[in-house]
Amino acid sequence: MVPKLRAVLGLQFAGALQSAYRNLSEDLAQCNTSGGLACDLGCVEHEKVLEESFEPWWDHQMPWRTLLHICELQRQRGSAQAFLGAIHEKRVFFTCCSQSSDQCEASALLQGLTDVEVLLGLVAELAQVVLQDTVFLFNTGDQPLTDRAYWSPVPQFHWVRSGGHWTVPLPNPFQLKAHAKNLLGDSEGNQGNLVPWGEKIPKLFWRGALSAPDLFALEDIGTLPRVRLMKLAKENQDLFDVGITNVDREMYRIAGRSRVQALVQQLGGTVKHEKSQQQMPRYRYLINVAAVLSSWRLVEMLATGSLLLLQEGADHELILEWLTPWEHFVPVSQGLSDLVPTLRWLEAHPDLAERIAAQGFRRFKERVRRQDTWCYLWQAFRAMADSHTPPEPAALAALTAEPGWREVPAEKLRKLKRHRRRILHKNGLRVATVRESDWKALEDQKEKRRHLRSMLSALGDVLERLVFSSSATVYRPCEEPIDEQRPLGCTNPYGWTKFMIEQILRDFVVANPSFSMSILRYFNPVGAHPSGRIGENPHGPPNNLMPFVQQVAVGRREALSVFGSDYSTHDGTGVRDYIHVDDLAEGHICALQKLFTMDGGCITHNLGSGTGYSVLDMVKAFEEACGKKIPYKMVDRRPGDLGTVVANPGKAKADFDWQTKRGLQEMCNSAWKWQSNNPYGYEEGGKD
Ligand SMILES: O=c1ccn([C@@H]2O[C@H](COP(=O)(O)OP(=O)(O)O[C@H]3O[C@H](CO)[C@H](O)[C@H](O)[C@H]3O)[C@@H](O)[C@H]2O)c(=O)[nH]1
Repeated sequence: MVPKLRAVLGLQFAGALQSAYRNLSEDLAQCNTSGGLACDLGCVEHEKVLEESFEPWWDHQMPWRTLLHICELQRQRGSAQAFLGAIHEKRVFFTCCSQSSDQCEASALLQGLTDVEVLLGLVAELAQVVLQDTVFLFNTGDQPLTDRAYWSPVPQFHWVRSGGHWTVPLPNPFQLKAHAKNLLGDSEGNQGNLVPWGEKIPKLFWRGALSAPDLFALEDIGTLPRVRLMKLAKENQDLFDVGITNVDREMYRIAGRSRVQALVQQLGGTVKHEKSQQQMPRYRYLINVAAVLSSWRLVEMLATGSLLLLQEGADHELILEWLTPWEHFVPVSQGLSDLVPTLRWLEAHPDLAERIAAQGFRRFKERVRRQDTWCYLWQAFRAMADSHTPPEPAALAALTAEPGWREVPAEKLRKLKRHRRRILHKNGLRVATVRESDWKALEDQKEKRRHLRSMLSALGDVLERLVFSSSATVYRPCEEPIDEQRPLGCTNPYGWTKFMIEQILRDFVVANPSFSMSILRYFNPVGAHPSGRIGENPHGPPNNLMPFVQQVAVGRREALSVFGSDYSTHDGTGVRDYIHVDDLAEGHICALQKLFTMDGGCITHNLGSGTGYSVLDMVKAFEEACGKKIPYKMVDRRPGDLGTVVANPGKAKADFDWQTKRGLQEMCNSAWKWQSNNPYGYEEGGKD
């Protein structure tokens, strides 16, 4: 079989994939200059897992028909759960690689949509915008479809990455479901399932099925990790709460039903255990234990805020690529020999255990987001398309018209979209009270860009100079003092709006070379006009620190919530570069004067002081200004916040001799003067 297949493959040197990766890194690096899809999608990282998965193909390209061949071989074999898919002219088609289409139906996941339909739906949505024509193979079963000895080299998509198989891991069904329901880490709906660490049961929880591998010998039953786990649990009941949910048919076949039942009983379990997945958040420790079939509950486990213990060397899911051992989870050996000592050690070091759990949960909130699913799928498909010789459009049209091929039904797609919209809308409203809703901001983004374009085309002939108020939030997260050369890349839609407007303005200057443009990136403006008559008047509860502190001082709000007290800063709270609004105003005058000396071009400057103050420094300084105590409480970090954000303002000093003149106390005094004169801002009648 292998030589035959190799002949079919007809490998040829190309190296195109490697260049695709180079391009991706460049895309991300150039978010500041040329934008591009990686930036638009909000990708934050180059996906190493894809690089590794496709690495063997860097020097080769496969004829795309190879995948057809594999699908056909699977069909002959009869047991596969695999689909062949094709993207053609932005439409997504698929066919089942098994004798009966029943075997392709994965379990219903979301209001009658199967996990495969959810996945194909996402691919179809992405195809509308970006994916090029290609073919791909999905393995949607539990088991890896092929092994490398048998099938020769062909990368395929699978829910888990399996040792010894050339698989490209996909976001697993639970991640897809969470994506479709808007319950990933960036959702406000996901708050660690709200069982505080101190109230979690100090035991390890696990539930799952028993299964046995092919050619399994009965006397080896004690070596199966899940059997071993049950044994450990029986011997250490103070540490474990575990249960078997099911026994795989193969295991019954090998060992006989009564012997398996006796074994389970001996292990202290019953075959149909009552433990449910919903119990997970109540326990302090969770474990993923490999079996014959893949385990893929990691997304759900991570969303609980409990501490994960993960078996080394087992098959693993995509999100494991985004986690670091001892930082986000605790590794245990494949044979579980160190599990009990590890648990006892963690119980003896509760602060460390809690910290790792919190870091894992934070990683989930910050890295397992909707855009991460999009970015990953896009990158995976791009790499896949680049690893094949491109299909001819006519050949793809003919292929997808063959019997057995179907298009992703529009009706299902609509259902998926409707579902997502409904959830998003609901969350959008709720999130809006905490921080500006992503989705509202995305709408705003389009509007702002549209207005800017029409403004520029209307004023382009009469204007010669423009100063644009941008923001430090356009920089890619960075804790060093930030100069203007630092890479750009935003973490929120507000930032992207500024980023895109900057880009439009830069392009405008290229098209109009005599135009002079200044882009000013503000750090954290605070304070008010010294008259006390002009100040910041946020609508609704303030999102920013100082307006909130000011409203606490005048009694409009009870207490400040300090977001995070465990940053590596001098007192653990976030450090920012606060700048007095009058210094900011002077920065504009200096920039404008500079523009008058120019004959066109675009200049970009930071407006910051170069000095960082923590949240508690700000509170203390404001207490001095207002002569009152500002009540505050420490709460969790705000997702997306960094520990330290401070400017390097050297360029503005060098280019137009600007630097801040006003210090912290002046910022707080002026802010207090404004707020105490106008406790309810510009509103009449003293109401919020
Ligand atoms: O109620 C609050 C509000 C904020 N903070 C903390 O105070 C610091 C400052 O937060 P802000 O929301 O005031 O400001 P950011 O640094 O998050 O963002 C601000 O500065 C950015 C540039 O750095 C952008 O310009 C952005 O629009 C602007 O809001 C952070 O450590 C934040 O965690 C609190 O502890 N409690």
